[in-house]
Amino acid sequence: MKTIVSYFRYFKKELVFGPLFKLAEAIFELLVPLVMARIIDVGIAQKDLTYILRQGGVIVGFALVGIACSLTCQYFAARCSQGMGTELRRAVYHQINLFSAQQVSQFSSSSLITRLTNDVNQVQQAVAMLIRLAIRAPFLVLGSLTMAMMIDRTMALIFLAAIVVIALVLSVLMTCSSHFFKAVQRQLDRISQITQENLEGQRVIRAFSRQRLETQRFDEAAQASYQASMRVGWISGLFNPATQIVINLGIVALLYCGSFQVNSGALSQGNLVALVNYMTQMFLALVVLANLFVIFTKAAASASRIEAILKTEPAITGGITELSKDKDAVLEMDKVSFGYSEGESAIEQISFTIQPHQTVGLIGGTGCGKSTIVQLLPRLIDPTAGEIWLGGVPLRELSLADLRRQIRIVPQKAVLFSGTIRENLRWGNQDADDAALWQALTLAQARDFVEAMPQGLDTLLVQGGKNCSGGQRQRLCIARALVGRPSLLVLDDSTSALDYQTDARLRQSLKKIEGSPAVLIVSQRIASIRHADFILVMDQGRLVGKGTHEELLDSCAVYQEIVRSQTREDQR
Ligand SMILES: Nc1ncnc2c1ncn2[C@@H]1O[C@H](COP(=O)(O)OP(=O)(O)OP(=O)(O)O)[C@@H](O)[C@H]1O
Repeated sequence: MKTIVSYFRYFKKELVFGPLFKLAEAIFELLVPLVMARIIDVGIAQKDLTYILRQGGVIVGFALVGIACSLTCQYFAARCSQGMGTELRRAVYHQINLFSAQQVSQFSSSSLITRLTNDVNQVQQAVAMLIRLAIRAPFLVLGSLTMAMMIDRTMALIFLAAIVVIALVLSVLMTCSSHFFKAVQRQLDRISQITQENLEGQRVIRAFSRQRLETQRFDEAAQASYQASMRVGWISGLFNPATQIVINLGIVALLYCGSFQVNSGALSQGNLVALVNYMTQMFLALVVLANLFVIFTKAAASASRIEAILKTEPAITGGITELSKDKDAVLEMDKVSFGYSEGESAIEQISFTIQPHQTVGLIGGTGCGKSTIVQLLPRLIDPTAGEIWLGGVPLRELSLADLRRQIRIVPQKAVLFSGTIRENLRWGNQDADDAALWQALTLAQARDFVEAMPQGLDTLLVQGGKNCSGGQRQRLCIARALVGRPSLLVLDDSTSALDYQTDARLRQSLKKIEGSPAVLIVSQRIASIRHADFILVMDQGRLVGKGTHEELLDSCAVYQEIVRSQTREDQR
């Protein structure tokens, strides 16, 4: 909670003035029963209409000032809660962006979304309530008690007894409910995970006629969420009736004992009415307090989930070194190993060097560790052993921005964002002009189809670039990477949707770029890598071959097998 509480420092003014205005409103509210008592004991008893009207005017005056105070408090509460919500959302989003790929999957992306939306909303609501009611409600309870003591100490004992009983009831209910709130949040995570998977995989779901089964999976999650919420609802629902019973019993006791006091002349009728009013005020304040407990318990569960994000140190932080822009950088991997979980390794002892302008192929069966190597290069993950160097500097010492400008990866799955083609391409370099964008499109074999679009670079891409074909998306992603003029371009199986001719033209054009980048082509297709300066062959996380196509045909059994299997495929 410490981290979240520290955000209050931005809203000191609101936190002081908001509750102060609410307190002023509560004071005026507490004075009303006293005026009422005088109306009864003086105005009505002496049949003095002028007195009654004058005191009535005082009550109206109190009410108007109370409304003004309440509105001012609302203003401060809204400023503080909305402001806190915005600051928290910004901080959580910023922190998520610093997480490594592994940290994102540890939290799960759906849980991160729920924390960023629902959990922040819960905390935001609790902050508003804190300013509006957290001081007012206990003040009204204590104020009613004090006023009751001022009127009649014996009768005030009934107030005390009611407070003690209600506090006991509340603490029992709170203890029971707190762990159910956490269950509700977990169920929400599950629902958003299923929703996210379904929205992303819509086409596959339809292609496999899984709609009914997926709807069933969603229904089950929704049902579990319903049951968890019902359990919480059950307990929350008991709060109000439980307090109501105690207070009503208190009023009965007050009227019963009060009637004897009035008869004996120890208590005036007006004061008895004032006591009943104070008891009702205390009742309303206690109901508010009970609801506040529910809101704060929910918010505490949400706050701990947000805090978990804010407190997680990003696994990958950059250094400060920047490489000279006009120097060609050599990439060197030295005995690098990596495991996604402890004790297991996805790749082991990988060593190779890529010289400037070289084209290198990386091939191997599925799951042999190719994408793992790719992710290590721009430091989406860090090696568990060994070191990677760029331009003679260990990657950990390079600034992340510089490293990721030098090494551009085009991932297996072509990811584009909603916006124009120009906006997407400028991810590679914010300052690139249209000529640079068209040059990158030409090299990526994407010029023709972008030119054919009526709005060219201004063509709007929908979410994920779904209004382009798979091959078009891949080429736009390659163009985006080229716009930044990287030292090393990594194509992670990112030409799989291209036909052989386009793929070949792309490789040739990459060679022709002035000061061409080194290119690492990761592919399952021999045709895509056979002309590389050298080829790395992976098998079960190990590097089992390194050489040109011809050298590997002579010396590497795994490579020979890959070539044989693809030749057989082609002949079929
Ligand atoms: N996020 C992850 N969490 C846990 N294990 C993973 C993760 N990503 C990959 N692995 C495992 O690491 C190993 C190497 O995976 P990697 O994706 O690097 O292989 P690949 O050669 O790129 O496969 P493909 O050609 O099928 O894409 C595999 O055994 C895989 O199951």
